[in-house]
Amino acid sequence: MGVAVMKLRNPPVNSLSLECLTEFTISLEKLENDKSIRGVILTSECPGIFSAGLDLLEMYGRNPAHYAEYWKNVQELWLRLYTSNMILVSAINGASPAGGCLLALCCDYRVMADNPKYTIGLNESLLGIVAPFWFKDMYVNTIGHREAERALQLGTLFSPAEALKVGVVDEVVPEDQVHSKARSVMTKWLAIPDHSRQLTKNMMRKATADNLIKQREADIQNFTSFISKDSIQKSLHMYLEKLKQKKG
Ligand SMILES: CCCCC/C=C\CCCC/C=C/C(=O)SCCNC(=O)CCNC(=O)[C@H](O)C(C)(C)COP(=O)(O)OP(=O)(O)OC[C@H]1O[C@@H](n2cnc3c(N)ncnc32)[C@H](O)[C@@H]1OP(=O)(O)O
Repeated sequence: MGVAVMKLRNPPVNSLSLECLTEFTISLEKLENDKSIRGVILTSECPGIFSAGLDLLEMYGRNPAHYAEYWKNVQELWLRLYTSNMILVSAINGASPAGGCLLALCCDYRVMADNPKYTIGLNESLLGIVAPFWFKDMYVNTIGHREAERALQLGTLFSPAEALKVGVVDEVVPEDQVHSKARSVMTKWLAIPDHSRQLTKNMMRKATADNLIKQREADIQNFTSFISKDSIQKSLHMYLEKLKQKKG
């Protein structure tokens, strides 16, 4: 039926390393150019994790040129996903913090597994970093200004039930039905003529995407100088240590 399934596979936690981001963007571009493909189901092959978000090791202890290169690729992936002409449905089969949530928010419809261990949200403030304006814009577009304001400040990671209530996801289903539900949602969306759906999607999303396009370079510079600060590097160090200690 012209539907591709993209499975994120970067063990152990599907963090979005530079290599992973680049491969993702290239795969998406190929699908976009394949006229037989009208929809993509985005999911994960890592058990219990949709995506741990941006790779913290790409943002810690590197040089400014690396940060700039990394951020350019984060922007690129976001622009491609958010403005895709294809129907994107996410089958969220695991934890989905920060950049993981961003991937899901880019989709036209989000189905999440009903497992309270899985959480989703933009939790950047908990790491001592700040979600950039275009993450924020997409959050506001999805859940409204008040909910986004609160969730961004608190770095809220929502359980599936909470995510459904606030509108971060569109549907919560038993874990073993995430994929079949995503497929049935896709079937419904495929019934809409592409040209009218695409023009409508473009009308809804263009201003948000253009907001980044017109200041991409400044956004890269902002990110690079922010992430290079000693205080921010210290916060990231502490967060990475906390992740390690959780194990021991
Ligand atoms: C004012 C101007 C502003 C301009 C812009 C400025 C700032 C930039 C903002 C940047 C936006 C950032 C977005 C992000 O996405 S940041 C990443 C946020 N992600 C997280 O907080 C998730 C952290 N990870 C977890 O919570 C858990 O790992 C888990 C995903 C729930 C999975 O848990 P579990 O199965 O128990 O696995 P472990 O915790 O044991 O992790 C396994 C190993 O993976 C490493 N890990 C985890 N997450 C990441 C990550 N995101 N990046 C890199 N590595 C990660 C973890 O440390 C473990 O490594 P180890 O085996 O070597 O110990």
